[in-house]
Amino acid sequence: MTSYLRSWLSSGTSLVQPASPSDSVPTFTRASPPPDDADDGEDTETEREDSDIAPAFPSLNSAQRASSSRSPSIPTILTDAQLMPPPPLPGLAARQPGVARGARGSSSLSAPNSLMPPPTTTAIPAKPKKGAKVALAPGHSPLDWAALKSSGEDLRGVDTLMRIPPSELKLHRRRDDAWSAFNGKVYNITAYLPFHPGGEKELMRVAGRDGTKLFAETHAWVNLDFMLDSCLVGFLVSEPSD
Ligand code: HEM
Repeated sequence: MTSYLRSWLSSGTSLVQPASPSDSVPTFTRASPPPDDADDGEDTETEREDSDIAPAFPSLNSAQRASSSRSPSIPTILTDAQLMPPPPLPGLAARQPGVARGARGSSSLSAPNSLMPPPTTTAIPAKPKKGAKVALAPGHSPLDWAALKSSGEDLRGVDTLMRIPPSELKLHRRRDDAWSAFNGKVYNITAYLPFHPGGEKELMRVAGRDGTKLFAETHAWVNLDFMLDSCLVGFLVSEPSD
C-alpha cells in the first residue's frame, strides 16, 4: 500500500503541505496533464463540448438507426392517396337553409347538429292561464300594502275581536265591506282588495264566506296571517243553537 502511494506521488502528483498548521485539509495538485485516452481518431470530449453541433440522434451507432431503412433526416411527404380520408360531411353542411331537420323525416328529429330551434319553441304561445297576476294600480304594490298595514290606520272597522258565525260573515260581502274567513280567522279584506296581485275580482269570490280552501288551492305559500294581521276582526265560530 505504501509503495503504491509512493510510486503514484512520484509519477507527477505532489502533495502540497498546508501553509499554516490551521489548514488541516491537504491539497493535491497535478504537475503534469493527465495521460490521454487511447486516441481512436474520434473527437475528444473537450472538442465536442466546444463545438455548437448537436450530437446525432439517434446515436450514430445505435440499434434504432441501424433498424431504420430510411434516413431520419429526410421527412417523408405522403401523397394524397396515402393520406387519411377526410371525415364525413357534418349535418350542418348538408342542411337546407330554413328547413328544420325534423321536417325531412322522423329519423333525424333528434339530430344533434341542427341549429334550428326545437319544434316545441315554434308552437304558438299558450294563452295566459286564467287567474294570473293582474296589473295593480299605481300606489298598490305589495310594498305599498306593507306600508299601509303598519301605518296604524284602522283597517279592521271593529273595536274588538269578535266571535263570528257564518250567518254574520255572510252580511259582509260587498265591495266596500268585505269579510272573509281563512283557517278559522275572519279578516276584513276591504282595504286589501286593490292590493291583491291576483285581482280584486278573484278575491271577491271569497267575500262573505270561508275562503280557506280556495286560498290553499291558489297560493298556499302566501303568508296570509302576516299580510292581513292588521285586518283581523275575529274568529269563525259555529252557528249558535237556539
Ligand atoms: C285575503 C287573502 C289573500 C291574500 C292575502 C292573497 C295574496 C296574494 C299574493 C301575495 C299573491 C302573489 C303571489 C305570488 O306572487 O307568488 C296573490 C296572487 C294571486 N291570488 Fe291571492 N290572496 C288572497 C286570496 C286569494 C283568493 C281567495 C284567491 C282566489 C279566489 C286568490 C287568487 C290569486 C291569484 C289567481 C293570484 C295570481 C297567482 C299567480 O301569480 O299566478 N287569492 N295573492
